[in-house]
Amino acid sequence: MKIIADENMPYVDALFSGIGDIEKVNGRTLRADAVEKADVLLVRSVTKVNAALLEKNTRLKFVGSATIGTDHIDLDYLAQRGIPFANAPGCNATAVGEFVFIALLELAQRFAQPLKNKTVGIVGAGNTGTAVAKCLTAYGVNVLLHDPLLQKQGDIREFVSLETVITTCDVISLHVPMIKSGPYPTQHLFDKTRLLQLATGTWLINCCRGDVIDNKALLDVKINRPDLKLVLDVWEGEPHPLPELVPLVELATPHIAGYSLEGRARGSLMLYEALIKTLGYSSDKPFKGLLEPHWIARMDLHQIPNEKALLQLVRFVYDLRDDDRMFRNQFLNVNGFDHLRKIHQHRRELSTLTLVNSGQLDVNWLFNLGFSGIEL
Ligand SMILES: NC(=O)c1ccc[n+]([C@@H]2O[C@H](COP(=O)([O-])OP(=O)(O)OC[C@H]3O[C@@H](n4cnc5c(N)ncnc54)[C@H](O)[C@@H]3O)[C@@H](O)[C@H]2O)c1
Ligand SMILES: O=C(O)[C@H](O)[C@H](O)COP(=O)(O)O
Repeated sequence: MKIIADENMPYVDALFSGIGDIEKVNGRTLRADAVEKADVLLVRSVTKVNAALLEKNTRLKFVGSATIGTDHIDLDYLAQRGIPFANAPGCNATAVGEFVFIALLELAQRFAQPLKNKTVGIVGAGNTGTAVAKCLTAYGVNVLLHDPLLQKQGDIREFVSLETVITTCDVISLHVPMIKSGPYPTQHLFDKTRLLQLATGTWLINCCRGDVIDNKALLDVKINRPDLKLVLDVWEGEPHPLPELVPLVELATPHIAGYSLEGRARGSLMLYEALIKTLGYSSDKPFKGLLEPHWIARMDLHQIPNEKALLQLVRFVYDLRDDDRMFRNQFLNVNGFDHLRKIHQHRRELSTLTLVNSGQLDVNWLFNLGFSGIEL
């Protein structure tokens, strides 16, 4: 069996070598000739899987995408050809949740505006939006959710309108899929009109898909609104973001909000499990065996951390400023964006740091936030 896999998918050898011969490819430049002989195709968000890519292949038994987003996959075409498909919903939710929380702690310190006093509006309350809400709620931040689809489906959480989010929230974090049509499209959900409605001093975060914000309009608005603070992990026109926009963004990263080692390992493992189910085999790969132990083992807590100390604590695990710095140095290089994504190996999740509570401190909130904990 021939397995063609994106070279940026970790643990492919550990997981799939017993199933077939693996060929690793650049997913961004993959074309029909290269997948002609594939039995299994494993992609990431940069590969458009459609009739043009698969026209020469008559033997494909499975397509997997190690992502939650499926806007790069022609699902109707795969269904028409009877090719089983799986994605990896939730694999990177914790990573995105922690990324947004850490970004907000960074902005809070930078502008001397405590995060605790802010109201955060989350647009899209699925896997990643919920993970952001979990971190914020653990820390005691007020959160408002907007998700008309979940609301209609009877989700018991409380929801507000998009207008309420835009006009009343100090922070807005976007977590919707890329949808071009239908009753709730998200392409340019934040167009010029909505961007102009943002309240003074709003912090706007986009970790879902670049096209959810009209980037040209954002540039026009931001030039005249220094009060707006932006965190962008995703960009229109990836891998070539609008060059004038990047310097105006507080924290700028190359679509890596979900790139914890754990998140990427979960993505590969979920595809492995879906493939062996499709093939009728049984699973024998434990998640824990995939990951290297982390260099930080444990840390004693002697007092309850304030917001500044909390930021120092999370920076021990993941310093988001490193990714921001590398991005600013590289984004103008032709392959800079993709290069940074390819070499991204340095991020772990908060759970890799065990906090030892030897002083009977009231720190359950830290464990709810994501750190591992031991009570002595
Ligand atoms: N930057 C990254 O590394 C990264 C990582 C993971 C996911 N993503 C992107 O983020 C998106 C969300 O991820 P997820 O795991 O939370 O997906 P999800 O499917 O679990 O949740 C998306 C939510 O958005 C809601 N929604 C859809 N249209 C909406 C609209 N018009 N207004 C408000 N809500 C709407 C849906 O009802 C759903 O609950 C993905 O589709 C993907 O494109 C990016
Ligand atoms: O949709 C997702 O899950 C993420 O956007 C995705 O995992 C990150 O992009 P990728 O590495 O797949 O290109």
